[in-house]
This record gives sequence, C-alpha cells and structure tokens, in this order.
Amino acid sequence: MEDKTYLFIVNPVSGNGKGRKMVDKIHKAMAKTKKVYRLELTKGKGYAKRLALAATEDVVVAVGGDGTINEVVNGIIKSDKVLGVVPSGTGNDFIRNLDIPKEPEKALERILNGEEIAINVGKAFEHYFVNIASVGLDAEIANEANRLKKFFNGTTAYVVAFIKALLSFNSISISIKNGKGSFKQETTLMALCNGKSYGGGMKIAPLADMGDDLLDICIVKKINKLKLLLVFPTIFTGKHTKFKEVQIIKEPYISLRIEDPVIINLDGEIYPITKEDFEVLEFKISKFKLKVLC
Ligand SMILES: Nc1ncnc2c1ncn2[C@@H]1O[C@H](COP(=O)(O)OP(=O)(O)OP(=O)(O)O)[C@@H](O)[C@H]1O
Repeated sequence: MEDKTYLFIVNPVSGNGKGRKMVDKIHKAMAKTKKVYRLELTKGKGYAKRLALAATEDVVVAVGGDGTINEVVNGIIKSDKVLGVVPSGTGNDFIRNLDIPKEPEKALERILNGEEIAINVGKAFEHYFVNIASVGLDAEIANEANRLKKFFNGTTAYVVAFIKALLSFNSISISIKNGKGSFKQETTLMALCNGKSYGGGMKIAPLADMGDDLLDICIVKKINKLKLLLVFPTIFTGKHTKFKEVQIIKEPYISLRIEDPVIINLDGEIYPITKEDFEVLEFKISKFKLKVLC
C-alpha cells in the first residue's frame, strides 16, 4: 500500500503560543520518517477550515486546541480524510474522550502508527461540532473565557469568566422539541454534548459517548444564583447531575426555539444568533462519521 501523506495545520496562538512551539518538534519528528508532509500556519479565524477543505493529503492534523480541531473537522467531514491531533490548546477537551496523548511526541507517534477509529460528530444548524454545543450561561462564560485566556491559564480563565457571567446573566426561555414531544423550559444553561467535558475538564456530560449516536443534553433549569454557586463546582467531577435542577436526556436530534437573540458556543467558538438567522435551532448527530487516528 502506498504511504499516507500528511498535512499539519498549526494554530500558532493556540494554548497561548504552545502551537508555535510544535512547529520544530513536528519537522524533527517527520524528518526521521520518509513520509511526505506539508505544514501550514493558520492566520486567523476560518483559516484552518479553508486549509482542510483544500487539502489533498490523506491525513489532516490539527495542531491546536478544540477551536482548531473544530475548523479542521468542518473542512474534512464530508471527505474520506482522516483527522490527526497534536494537542496544544488551553482546554484540550476533545482528546479527553479518546486515547490521544497530551504529549506532542506521543501524539505524533499515534498519527504515524496509530489505529483509525470512526466517531460521531454533532451538527448545529450548518456547522459541525466535535465536542459540545451550548447556549445560555455557559456560552456567555465561553465567550468571556476566550477573552481572558490571554491573561490566565485555561481553568482559571473559566472560573473568572463564570463569576463575571453569573453577575450579569438571567435565565432564558427555550421551547424544546425532541422525538417524544415538546416542552418549554426556563433555562440557565443547556449543553448538547458529543463529548464529556468542556472548559478544560468540566464534566458537564459525564456519560457522553462519541460512539453511541446520541447527544447527551444537559439542561440546568432556572436556578437562583446562590444555588448555582453550589452546583457549579460539582461540574468538575460530574456530580452536578444529582441536583434536581439538572436534567440529562439522550437524543439523536433536538430543536430549540428561543425568542431572544442568544450566543451559541460550538467547541469553544462563539456564534451570535438572531431570529432573522434562525427561527428554530436544530442540533443532531451528523450522518457523517469522523475518522480519527488514536
Ligand atoms: N494566526 C492567528 N492569530 C490569531 N488567532 C488565530 C490565529 N489562527 C487561529 N486563530 C484563532 O485562535 C483561536 C483559538 O484556537 P484553539 O481553540 O485551537 O486554541 P485554544 O483556545 O488555546 O484551545 P482550547 O479551545 O482547547 O481551549 C480560534 O478562535 C482561532 O480562530
């Protein structure tokens, strides 16, 4: 069989500059092999997706965090290309679901000699997400955390962002439709999960499984802010599911109608949504499977 070819898409600013440091490591590791490869640096939002879409190589490697992985997946999901990951983000939540090592040398070894597996990806309106989509307080937190990541490490950025968002956030009214019917819910946050964690290891959907063809949907109902302070730290261990205000349902498809403009978080990237954009927001498991080297 002919040797596979590789495209490394490196986000130099991911992980506060960790991405840039991977460039030499990748060149050194690849020089030791006889493999044909190419390495490109991203230059801003949307760049990784464009590179991935245009790739002619067999394996497209995302060198970055979940935002970079998300863009690469949006570029390759409809093709037969295989995803590789060299983690260099601040949160790195996607790889926590799979057997992908955090250490770059070991991750590179998996890309060259690992096993290819097929996993689910989620679809939110016209975008694909590999890990978690969310709306409500946690999307506000992700938005704020993206700004704060320049000053703090991953977890600290999320905790500070949580406190800021908590002070200003009010619940939102969501009409939810699933396979069993529809209901209206005053909601603090809703996370639609293919993967288990976000925010650098907060296990919002501790039982989510990227192979079960279902989204684990965590709904935190309207809750007073003092109680939320009690619930929030338990997300780190996945124990928040014991509170009566927290509900987890498993669905292959769900649609949401939200009256007010909201922001949607897809794998840590923010999409502002107005009623003019979408009357109804649809989230589902995509019919396309993602091939990943682990
Ligand atoms: N050259 C660049 N300059 C500035 N921003 C960039 C550049 N290339 C990509 N980006 C942006 O960097 C952002 C962060 O990427 P990514 O999510 O991979 O890293 P991270 O935030 O450190 O990791 P994680 O999501 O795992 O916490 C993305 O929003 C992406 O659009």
